[in-house]
Amino acid sequence: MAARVLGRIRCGGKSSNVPFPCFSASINWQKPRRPTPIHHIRFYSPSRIQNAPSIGLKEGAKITAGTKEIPNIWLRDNCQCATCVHPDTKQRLLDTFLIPKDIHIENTSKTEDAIKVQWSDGHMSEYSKAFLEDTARPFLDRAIVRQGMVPPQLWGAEIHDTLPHVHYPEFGNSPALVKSVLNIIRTYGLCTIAAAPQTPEETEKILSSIAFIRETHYGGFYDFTADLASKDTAYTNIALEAHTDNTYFSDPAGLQAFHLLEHDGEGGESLLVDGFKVAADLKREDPQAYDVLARTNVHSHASGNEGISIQPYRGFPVLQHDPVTGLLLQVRWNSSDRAGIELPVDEVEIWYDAARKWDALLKKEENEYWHKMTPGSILIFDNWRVLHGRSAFTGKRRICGGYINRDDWISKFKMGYFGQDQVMGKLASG
Ligand SMILES: C[N+](C)(C)CCCC[C@H](N)C(=O)O
Ligand SMILES: O=C(O)CCC(=O)C(=O)O
Ligand SMILES: [Fe+2]
Repeated sequence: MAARVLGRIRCGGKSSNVPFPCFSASINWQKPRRPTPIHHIRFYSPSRIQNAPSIGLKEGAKITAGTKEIPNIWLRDNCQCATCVHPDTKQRLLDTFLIPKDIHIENTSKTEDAIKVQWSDGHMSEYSKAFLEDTARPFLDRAIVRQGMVPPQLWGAEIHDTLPHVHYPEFGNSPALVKSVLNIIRTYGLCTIAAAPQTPEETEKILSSIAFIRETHYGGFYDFTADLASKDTAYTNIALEAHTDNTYFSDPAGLQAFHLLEHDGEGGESLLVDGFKVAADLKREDPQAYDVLARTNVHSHASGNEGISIQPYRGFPVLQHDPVTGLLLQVRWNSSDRAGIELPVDEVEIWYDAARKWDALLKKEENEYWHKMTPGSILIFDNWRVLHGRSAFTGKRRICGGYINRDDWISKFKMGYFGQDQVMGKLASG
C-alpha cells in the first residue's frame, strides 16, 4: 500500500516508483499561493503598530476580534489554564484532537479585561482581552515579540564617534551587563564592553553569561593566532574582506565576539559594516539587484580541514527575509567561502551583476567602520547583520572569543527586554 502511495508522488516532474519520496517544486501543495512579497525592505517601527481590534461576542456565541471571528477549535486548543498547559513546563497538556469537532460555546461572561467561556465539552476557559486582541493584529505586529524586534539604528563610518559600548567596571559580570549589551546589540548590531578584564578566562565567562558558546570544527571558545591551526584564512595574516561567518552552516552563529589580547606588529585593523544599512541602500538604489540577492540561493562550504567539508542543507539567499512579514532577517555574505549559485548556468550573470552592486556598496568609505581593537575591549556583534573583516598584519596577533547561537541570544534578549510574561503571553496569539 505504502509503495503504491509513494509510486504516485511526482518526482522531478515525472511519476516515480522509488521507495523514497522526493518532492518536486511542481507539486501544488508546495507552491505558495502568492509569490513571496520581498519587494519592500521593512524594518520594524513602533509607529506602525495599529490600534487594538475590539473584542466582541457575536450571536451564535462566537468571539470576535475586530472583523474576525475566532474559531472555537483555536480558542479551546489555546486555553491557558493549568490543566491545558503545564504550569511549570509551559507545554500543552491538552490532546488537541480529542476536542470534539463541533466544540462550541455554551456560555460566556465578560469582565473588564477578560472573557470567561463555558465550553460544550464541560471545560471552562478564561482569555484576557490582550490575548484575544493579538489574534487579529497584522502578522508584522504579531511577530514583534516572537522575533524580538526593536527598531534598528542603521549606521555607517560615523559610528566611530559614538561606538555603542558599556563600561565593564560599572556592571562587573552581572545580569545587568548582559541585558544592556544585548539591548544595544539588538539596536545597533554591535556593542563593545570597555575596560574588561584582559584574560581569555574572564572573556569566556562574560560570553557564557549570554548563553553557551557554540562548538564548531574550530573548537568552542576560540583563542587564535595566524598559525593555520585551522585551515582557514582567519588563521593567517592576510587581509579579509567584509564577511559574515558561518555561511557554510545551515544556522550561522548569531553572535560573534572578538577580544584582541595582543598584537606586536603593524596593520590588523578591524572592519565592521552594517549589513542592514547597506541592504537599505541597495534597495533604494537598485531594487532589482536587491530582489536578485533576496531570491537567489547561494551555497557555501568550509573544506580546509582534513576530512571536513561543511555545507548547509540547502542554499540560502544573501539577503534572507521573513516570507510572511517581508522583514529582512539575515545577511549571509562570504565571498571566500562561496560555492555554487542556484541558477541555470546561462543565467548566473544576473547574480554577479547584483552582487557586484552589493559589494561596491559594502566597500563604500561611508559604510566602512575601521578601528584597531585593543586589549580590554570586547567586541560582540550580530553575525546575522554586521559584516566584519580586517587588514593584513605583521607580528603576533592573538584574538580570543566565541560564537553564540542566534536562538539562544535572542531568547535571552527577549526575556530581558520584553520580560517573561509578555514573551509567554504571545506564544499562541502573537
Ligand atoms: C572565528 N574563528 C577564528 C573561530 C573562525 C573563523 C572562521 C572563518 C570562516 N571563514 C567563516 O567565515 O566562518
Ligand atoms: O582577525 C580578525 O580580526 C578576524 C578574523 C575573522 O574574520 C574571524 O575570525 O572570523
Ligand atoms: Fe570572520
